[in-house]
Amino acid sequence: MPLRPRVVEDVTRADPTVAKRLGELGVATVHEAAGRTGLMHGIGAVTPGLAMGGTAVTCLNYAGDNLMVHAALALCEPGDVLVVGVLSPSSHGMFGELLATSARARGVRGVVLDAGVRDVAALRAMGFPAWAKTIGAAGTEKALPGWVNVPVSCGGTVVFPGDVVVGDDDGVVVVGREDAAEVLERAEARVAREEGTRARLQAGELGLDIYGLRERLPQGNVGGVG
Ligand SMILES: O=C([O-])CC(=O)C(=O)O
Ligand SMILES: [Mg+2]
Repeated sequence: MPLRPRVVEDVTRADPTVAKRLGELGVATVHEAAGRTGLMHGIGAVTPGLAMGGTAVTCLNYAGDNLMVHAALALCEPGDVLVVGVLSPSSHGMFGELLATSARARGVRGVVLDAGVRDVAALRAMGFPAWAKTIGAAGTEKALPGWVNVPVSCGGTVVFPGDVVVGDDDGVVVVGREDAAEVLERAEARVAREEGTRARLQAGELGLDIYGLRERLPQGNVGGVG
C-alpha cells in the first residue's frame, strides 16, 4: 500500500517580527544564541550575499518528483520560507526560476532544499534567496502526491511548519517556534556584548587577557623567559 499523502493547510507561525529580526542578526549569532543548535549541515547558499529570516512552510517529496513543492507554494503567505525535504537522497533540480517567480509573487522570503536547485543564474539575477544541498539540472516529475506542512528533515535537522528559518552566506539555522522569542533576546544580548569586544579589539586591547586566559593559566606560566 502506498504511503498516505497529507496536506495540512493551517500553520501556527512564529511571530513574524521575531523571524525577520533573527534574519537580520544572521546565522552564526542565532545558532550561538540557540545554544549551538539547529544548524543545517551540507546546505549552502546558492545566491551569495542574500539573507533571510521567515517562518517555515514545509514539504516532503519523493526523490525526482517536486509536485509537493508546487502544492506547498500554494499555501505560502508573505514572510514564509519554503523548506523542501525528500524521502530519499536526491540531487534533482527540484526548484528553479519558474517556482521562484511564483514564490516571489506570494511574498516568500526564500527556499531551502535538502536536494538540488537549478536555473541558478536566473535565481541570482532575480535576487531570490536559495540554499540547497547541490546544484542539479536534472528535471523532476510532477506525479507523486506527498506531504505538506509535516515535520521534515532538512540538512540533518528537523523543521516543523511555523518554525523560524534563518539563512545567509554562512548557511541555514532553524529555531523552534516556541523558542524564537527567547533566542532573539539572547541573540540581541550577544550582539551587544560583541560590540564591546569589537571596540576593545579595535583599541588593540586584550592580548593574553582575552577570554580570561591569563587567570586560567597556572601561576608562573606567564611572564619573563625562563
Ligand atoms: O520546473 C520545475 O519544476 C523546476 C524548475 O526548473 C523551475 O521552477 O523553473
Ligand atoms: Mg526552470
